[in-house]
Amino acid sequence: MYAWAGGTDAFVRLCEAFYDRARADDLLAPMFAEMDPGHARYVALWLAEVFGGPPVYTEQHGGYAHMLSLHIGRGITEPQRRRWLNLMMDAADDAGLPADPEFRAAFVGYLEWGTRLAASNSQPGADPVRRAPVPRWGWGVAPPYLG
Ligand code: HEM
Repeated sequence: MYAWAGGTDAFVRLCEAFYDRARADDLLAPMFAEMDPGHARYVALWLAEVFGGPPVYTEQHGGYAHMLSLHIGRGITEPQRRRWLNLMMDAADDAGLPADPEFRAAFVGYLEWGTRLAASNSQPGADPVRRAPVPRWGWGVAPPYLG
């Protein structure tokens, strides 16, 4: 899926488009007001790794444990989670990610899974798994039909 999407550059375009939208969003802007200027790129490297790209987030940006630490205690609400997901799908269009049924189905599958975990791990008193590899997501049941 990493190669199908267009590699790291495609995920960087995606995340830049996402944060352009998030910074102007009533529910999300307050959460991202203090973010590190490199944030869009770091999330892009995470997503690139998840979808089969090189393990740059794991090797250079603290991997799963660092990602988790930035969600803990934030108390992400269901409306915020859903908005995050909606803006990421809008950003996929903005950034020209592949729009074929197979890619978008697998892509949204990961985002549904990941946003629900992020929201649940961010609740007060949550006790998430502290150490784990970056997940690796694939095409699932409907890979591209290549004849
Ligand atoms: C599939 C779902 C998600 C993924 C893959 C993801 C990924 C990440 C990653 C990799 C980071 C750390 C970036 C770094 O190394 O600096 C991060 C931070 C963060 N995430 Fe998420 N996230 C997800 C869902 C969410 C949701 C649903 C919210 C809130 C609605 C959220 C809010 C944040 C915030 C506020 C930070 C810290 C930003 C900063 O101040 O630097 N995330 N996320």
